[in-house]
Amino acid sequence: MSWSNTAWQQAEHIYQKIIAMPFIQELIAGTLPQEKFKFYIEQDALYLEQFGRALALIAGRAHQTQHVLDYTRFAEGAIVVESTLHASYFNTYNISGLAKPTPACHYYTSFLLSTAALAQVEVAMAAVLPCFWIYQKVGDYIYGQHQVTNNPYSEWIDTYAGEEFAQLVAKAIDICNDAAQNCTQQQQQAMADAFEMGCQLEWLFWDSAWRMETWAAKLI
Ligand SMILES: Cc1ncc(CO)c(N)n1
Ligand SMILES: Cc1ncsc1CCO
Repeated sequence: MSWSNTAWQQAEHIYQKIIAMPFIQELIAGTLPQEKFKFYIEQDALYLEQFGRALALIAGRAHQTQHVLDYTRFAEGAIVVESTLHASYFNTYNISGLAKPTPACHYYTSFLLSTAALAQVEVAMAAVLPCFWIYQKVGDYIYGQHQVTNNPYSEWIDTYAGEEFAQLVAKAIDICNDAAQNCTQQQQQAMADAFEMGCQLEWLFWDSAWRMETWAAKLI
């Protein structure tokens, strides 16, 4: 069985929990309170910038020149999506863009950046894979279920459900499978564990948006 099949099996229970979350179910129904969606978009812009940096770090550390190119393009894509959020949703929803990262956003991006910088590069590739794969799965699930008429979130829902995004995801999965072939069993397990951690942090990110998470102690 391929590395990606094994890794998905290990993390599948987290995907199942994500699609049952109230944030996802209310996006589908179109009943998600606007303030929660705004909160999510503002945090996602902060997330995407750091995700782009993590991808650029992996590009710089990749062994094959083709992978340098692939992760450079992924990094560019993440930054382009980030600026698109500013150009569209920030205007539509009057988002200030002054928010600081929540604990969950900080935790997730710190995990991505430190893994991209310090872990074996194959493990770093596995750590960023949930950002692709979970979003595609969740995007397809939402797209398949959603209330099309009068859903205020249909434009967002279309973003991750298309063929274009699916091709990027397939490429990121293939690269991880190629990379895993040069790894020992133990290293492949470290890749799967990094993948599972990324999936858990995807769960935490949705949960934090639903709760409109703040820092427990305001020090000033
Ligand atoms: C939190 C999060 N994970 C993944 C994606 C897709 O890259 C995103 N936009 N936001
Ligand atoms: C996974 C992902 N999500 C938004 S952009 C991106 C990388 C593709 O450029």
